[in-house]
Amino acid sequence: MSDTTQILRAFDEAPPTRVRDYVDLLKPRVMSLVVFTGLVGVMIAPGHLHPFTAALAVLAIALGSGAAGCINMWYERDLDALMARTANRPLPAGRVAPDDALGLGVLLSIFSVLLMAVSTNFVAAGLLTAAILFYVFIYTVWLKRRTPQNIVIGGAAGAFPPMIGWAAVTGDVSLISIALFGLIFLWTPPHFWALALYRSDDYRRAGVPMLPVVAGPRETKRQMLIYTFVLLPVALVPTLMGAVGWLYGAVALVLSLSFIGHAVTVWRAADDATGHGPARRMFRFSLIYLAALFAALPVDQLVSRMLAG
Ligand code: HEM
Ligand SMILES: CC(C)=CCC/C(C)=C/CC/C(C)=C/COP(=O)(O)OP(=O)(O)O
Repeated sequence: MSDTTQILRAFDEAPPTRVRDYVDLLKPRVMSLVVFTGLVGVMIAPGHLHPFTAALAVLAIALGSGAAGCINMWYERDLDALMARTANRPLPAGRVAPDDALGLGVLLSIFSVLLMAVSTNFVAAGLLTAAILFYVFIYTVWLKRRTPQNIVIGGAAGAFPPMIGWAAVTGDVSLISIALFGLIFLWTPPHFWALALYRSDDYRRAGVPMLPVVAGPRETKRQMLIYTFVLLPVALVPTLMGAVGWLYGAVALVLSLSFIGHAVTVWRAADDATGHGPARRMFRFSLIYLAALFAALPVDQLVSRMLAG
């Protein structure tokens, strides 16, 4: 048999490579909201980027986020195998080899940072590097398996994207971009603990010290309520600082009051499985909350500009 025939046969006999599995390693659904908040940072920052450069900056954030998610899945393949929600992921299910996932994550990390540096500036590239390192080392490797405050501190990783987008345009960090960071930072605990409340059996089985497992549902609900209350004034900061007007301010107020409403409903619900419904609804609402809040920022700016003639 010729070499060519052997190679072709090897190809035929190889298990089908599922592109979908490699895409899944990048956590595309989480990435969509991460990218959206980064894009809004680009859109509302003072200054102008050529649309092609802006697209490259947003692509760099997307790839950086995917890379960090990919390394996270590589590191957590043992935990993921133990949890119903994650057991069928490409690594625990054995459809992708661990070394391939790690290789993809590391390569994409390097590529995303280089892309950001070449297309925009070193401040944005530095912030992207910090976000990736934070998610991989501070959250995934260090805190997640050690303390129920894991997502409070580690959650900072997901708060970087608007700041990165802003820096891609201005080359700088500003009070507004810090406020947007603070907003996502405070949003993350109620976002995640809502899910952790109805997935606490998973986390208990895997031995991950999430707050509902360690401190119980009552204490978790109390802390969620506190975070949603603190979130309200922080969500209003862009308006109070004059970066956007009261259209955003009104949206932020209504959404933040609804988020508090969800937290109150969750707090009043029973601490057993019958309380899962309100927690699920609050988790879903957390995604709408962040998406709508960030959508309101550029819309407000656009409307203000149109009204100003
Ligand atoms: C450390 C901080 C965070 C933790 C621990 C966390 C945790 C989670 C978990 C476990 C899920 C999976 C839900 C499921 O599979 O049913 C999820 C879903 C999601 N998260 Fe977060 N999250 C964090 C931060 C963020 C940030 C910063 C964003 C975006 C700005 C985000 C956006 C999303 C989205 C869009 C989903 C829905 C994905 C889907 O529909 O499958 N998360 N989050
Ligand atoms: C630009 C950049 C690098 C951004 C990083 C954004 C990012 C990926 C933030 C964290 C969001 C997230 C999916 C947490 C999941 O936690 P988990 O890993 O505990 O969830 P899992 O149990 O579903 O794996």
